[in-house]
Amino acid sequence: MALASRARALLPGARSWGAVLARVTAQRAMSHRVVVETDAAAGVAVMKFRNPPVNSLSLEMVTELVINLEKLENDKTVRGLIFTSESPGVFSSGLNLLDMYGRNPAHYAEYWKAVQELWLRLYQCPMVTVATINGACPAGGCLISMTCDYRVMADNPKYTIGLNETQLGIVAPFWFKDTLVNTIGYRASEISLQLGLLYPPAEALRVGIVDKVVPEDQVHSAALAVMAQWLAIPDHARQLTKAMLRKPTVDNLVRQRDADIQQFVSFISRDSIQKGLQMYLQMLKQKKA
Ligand SMILES: CCCCC/C=C/C(=O)SCCNC(=O)CCNC(=O)[C@H](O)C(C)(C)COP(=O)(O)OP(=O)(O)OC[C@H]1O[C@@H](n2cnc3c(N)ncnc32)[C@H](O)[C@@H]1OP(=O)(O)O
Repeated sequence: MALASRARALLPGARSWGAVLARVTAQRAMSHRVVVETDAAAGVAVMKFRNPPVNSLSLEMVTELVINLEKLENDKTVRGLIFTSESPGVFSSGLNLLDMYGRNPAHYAEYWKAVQELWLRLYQCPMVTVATINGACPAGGCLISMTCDYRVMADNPKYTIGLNETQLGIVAPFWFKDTLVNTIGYRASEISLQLGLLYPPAEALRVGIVDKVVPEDQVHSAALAVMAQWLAIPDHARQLTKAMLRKPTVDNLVRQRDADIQQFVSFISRDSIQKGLQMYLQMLKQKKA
């Protein structure tokens, strides 16, 4: 779908992703939640998450991620993209609970469409993508990292990764599940997803949800080394191979995008689910206190 059509689909009346962002942030001061640093000579960009306090994937953050991805895809000098958190400690706390709690159905639909868009773009990204996981990586954060071609995690037992949705009383949608199955296999996914497991680095490596665990101070150099290895493969061959491997999973969502939005809105609007999210948010506050 062309850029303008995609933007219109996300927010009716908007002519481009820029217009989407303008609308999303209209009531707020413009800020950059995503910082992109490009090394043109190496053909590698680093996308740093900067959405304090915990890099939650708010509607604004998701929109900025999509816009920046689109820009990089159009920049033919960039062949590889590394994702990381600007502040070690939290890679991303996942979807923004405040976009899924106490809002109206129109907001839930808008949010879910944006989250779908981000996943579709990441999962089909023609660039080599590497996640440098330098902090906690639950749920939506884990999903973003699993869309990457390779995951390097810092060896810090405080950091965990996984799809923990069931622990919040919510259900990861089928395309989260598909991404997990494609990453760690079916049986491991049955255990992981039902129990909502969050793995510390050594276990994450064992189950295969990350590909490499390195000392924290080496996480970026390790990601660059992996990137160099992947960039040694001719782009066209690697890109077609990636597309071939991922197409069935992508098509599965594309076929039922609207139904998936409706299902999300109806699920998240339930009183019992809203109550559960309220309790989870309270639990996070109490833990802090
Ligand atoms: C059909 C429905 C499908 C939906 C699929 C859902 C996918 C998701 O991604 S749901 C989100 C799941 N995320 C989590 O369960 C992570 C929750 N957060 C944490 O576990 C921790 O915050 C942490 C490990 C990521 C970081 O810990 P720490 O550094 O100690 O920070 P705090 O816990 O004190 O949090 C600071 C601040 O941020 C708020 N917050 C945390 N996570 C989120 C979030 N995902 N969305 C929105 N807000 C979040 C937390 O409540 C604190 O707020 P204040 O108390 O107001 O400062």
